Amino acid sequence: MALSKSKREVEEEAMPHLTDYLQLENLKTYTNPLDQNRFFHPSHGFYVSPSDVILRQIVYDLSSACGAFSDSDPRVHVAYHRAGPRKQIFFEPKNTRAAIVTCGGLCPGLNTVIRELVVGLWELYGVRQILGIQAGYRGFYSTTRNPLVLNPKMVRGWHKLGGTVLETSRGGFDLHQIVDAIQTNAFNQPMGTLDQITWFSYCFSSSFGLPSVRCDIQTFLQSHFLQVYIIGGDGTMRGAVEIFDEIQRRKINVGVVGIPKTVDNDVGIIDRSFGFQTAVEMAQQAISAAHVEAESAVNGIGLVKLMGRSTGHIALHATLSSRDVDCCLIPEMEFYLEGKGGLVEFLDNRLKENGHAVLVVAEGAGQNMIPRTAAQTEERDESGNLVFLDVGSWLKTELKKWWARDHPGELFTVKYIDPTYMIRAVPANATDNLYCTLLAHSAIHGVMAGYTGFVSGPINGNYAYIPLEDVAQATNAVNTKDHKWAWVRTVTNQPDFVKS
Ligand SMILES: Nc1ncnc2c1ncn2[C@@H]1O[C@H](COP(=O)(O)OP(=O)(O)O)[C@@H](O)[C@H]1O
Ligand SMILES: O=P(O)(O)OC[C@H]1O[C@](O)(COP(=O)(O)O)[C@@H](O)[C@@H]1O
Ligand SMILES: [Mg+2]
Repeated sequence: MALSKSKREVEEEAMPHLTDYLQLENLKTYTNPLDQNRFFHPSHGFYVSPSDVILRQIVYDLSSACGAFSDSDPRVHVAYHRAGPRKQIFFEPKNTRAAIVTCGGLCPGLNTVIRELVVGLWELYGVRQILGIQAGYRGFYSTTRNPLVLNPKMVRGWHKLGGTVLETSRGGFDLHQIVDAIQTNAFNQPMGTLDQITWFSYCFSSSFGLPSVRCDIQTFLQSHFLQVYIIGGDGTMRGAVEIFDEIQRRKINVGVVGIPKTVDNDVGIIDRSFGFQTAVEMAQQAISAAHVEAESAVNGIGLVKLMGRSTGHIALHATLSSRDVDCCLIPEMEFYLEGKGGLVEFLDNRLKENGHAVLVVAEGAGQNMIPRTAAQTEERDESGNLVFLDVGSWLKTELKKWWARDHPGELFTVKYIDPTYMIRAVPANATDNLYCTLLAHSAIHGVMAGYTGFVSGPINGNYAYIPLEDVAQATNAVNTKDHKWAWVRTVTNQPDFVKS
């Protein structure tokens, strides 16, 4: 569905669509049921058209011939399709089955996204077959984890819960077993049993005043439109690309959408991930406690380790919002301990000036400085992510060694706080809950419109559809050359750790 370049030299990223690989004569379109929805009364401008786009970049240097426009053509602004309801849809709601899965680590707001997918599919479009795939990618083909049949009643209070009711896992990505399950629409459960449960559940619900659907089990069993909602981080999105490629290769009528989840905020292109702000808020509580401990001791250091496997966004944002931090260490920036301009010299001066100091370190920082055994060098989790050593414990030991060596007999304490899972195992705050709702509804509108192999996410404050492949390839490291990092350094006055 790629559109040609317009006169204004705005070129939107080509968005994969079902019509790219399925014959048009096999694809029926339907009028969006929102047309008949008594809450909407669609008026002019309600439906989004394929020519509505969101610019990827909104900061330009008008005096520059090129600026930083598209890589291939410097005169072109890169744009993405704007998210929102389309007038025509490619799925007949009564014959549509949706599957929702959560993969990877936890993130505040997962349950809100699931809830809003269920409520949105059910209330906006009248989809009655909604399945929760359990325990991550492996749940598609697991013989022990049957899908949950979801409906609005079931998910009502889920936005108030941390974690994911569907459960999640790392590893277990078996492309062919997953796509086989999607293709047969069975998810390793005897179709008859599953369909009867779902059928009874929707007949039951419809008798309680929910939008009525025809309780005809034969129609129900003919269900062959499938939508797969994959909620996960960078690893999950790489898996989703493979699933989408295989679905295209098999030419099956399945819409695939990724909903980016990452407490580390390490997914590129989108403004930020849901749950990130909640995690930063929780991280600040740990920093406050470290500050109190450090201030109340003689030569006290409060040391906080925060999540951030390869990116230091949580540490950076918590530092900026807390203002109690003397030094913030992130994976994107090398640092060293001893010598001129090193961490030890800096902390020595801070203790002399203020009597205490607060140090925040992202878990991925300084990993190359921590001694490790050969086995530790190789250790990976089920998804293949490198397992990190505890930079906080290592720093604590090194700081104690330094003090005993340079200030023997003087009082000194390091209070190490590692909130680990506490920052991500909480329910989403209000801002994140709102974000999750808009994200889920954007995803539904896009899939219904026939887009597939895409991610829904905010770009410059507007919701857009981005090809899955672009998101899977993009990273979001902290740019230590930009203004935000410079701001951290002005707040903390910490060294740049560049050896002269
Ligand atoms: N390159 C990849 N190709 C296919 N699947 C992947 C890839 N990387 C990770 N996965 C799968 O995605 C899921 C989540 O990945 P993980 O890295 O643990 O979390 P996250 O998605 O949060 O980054 C796991 O089931 C994992 O097996
Ligand atoms: O949940 P686990 O397996 O203990 O992994 C912890 C990791 O998960 C994270 O919280 C999030 O990572 P993902 O987004 O890749 O799932 C990292 O910050 C942390 O390193
Ligand atoms: Mg990840």
